[in-house]
Amino acid sequence: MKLLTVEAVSKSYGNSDVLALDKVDFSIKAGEFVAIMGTSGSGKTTLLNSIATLDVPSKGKILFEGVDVAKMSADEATIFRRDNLGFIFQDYRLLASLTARQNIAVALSLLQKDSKMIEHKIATLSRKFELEAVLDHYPHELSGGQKQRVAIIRALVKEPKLLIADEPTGALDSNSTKMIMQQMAYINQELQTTILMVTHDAYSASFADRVLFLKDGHFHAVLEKQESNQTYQKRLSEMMLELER
Ligand SMILES: Nc1ncnc2c1ncn2[C@@H]1O[C@H](COP(=O)(O)OP(=O)(O)OP(=O)(O)O)[C@@H](O)[C@H]1O
Repeated sequence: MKLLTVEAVSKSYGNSDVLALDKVDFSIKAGEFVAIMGTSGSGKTTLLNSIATLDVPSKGKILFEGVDVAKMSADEATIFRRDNLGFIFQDYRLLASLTARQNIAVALSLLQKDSKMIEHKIATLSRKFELEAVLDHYPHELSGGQKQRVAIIRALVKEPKLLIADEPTGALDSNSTKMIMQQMAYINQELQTTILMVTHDAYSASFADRVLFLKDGHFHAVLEKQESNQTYQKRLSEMMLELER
């Protein structure tokens, strides 16, 4: 079943003739893990923000379970995001004055779920992601990888239909990147969460089933995973070099 269908989406900013997105078409099935790569300025953030209802395309449709989210009012979009989407960002976006546990709980309290259920979910996921020992620490007491794992749990506890990840490993060293990406694979394969991730990093992208390459606002190529992560990563790096030429 198609979870998301992007149909002929174009976007220009202000009076500019330059199209940040130029008739973009693609779809994502429930359960897929899709990555978007592309050079700087190719339109990745604009596309992700349009899908996330944080930006509005100039033309085209963005169908989420058949409903065009590009046509929603601001209030409808807020409810849509709350009920359907989880977000992870490069800079974690944890609230500095709250502990890791409180940061996670905030996401669920907005959904008015009962506190026993919140505690149970936090306990299960933090065990899985090796965060139990630091749940009562504040963000400044955590490593980058730990902060990102807290952000992932915060996004997951509300069981989003689509997890949107904007450069989730962009600020991490290679060990933390490996751990985060293995957890993203677990979230996709075991928890069956659909993931859409923007990344510059071929290693991170090699965990996706399919990588879409944006250039000047349109799709230049699509590479599907058919082999080991390592061989796939090599093909993805070569495609990025081609785009940069
Ligand atoms: N708010 C804005 N106002 C005007 N132009 C914008 C705005 N946001 C993006 N653009 C332009 O739209 C194009 C696509 O930008 P976008 O940020 O989507 O690219 P990107 O692929 O995410 O780049 P990066 O990898 O550097 O984050 C660029 O030409 C950019 O200058």
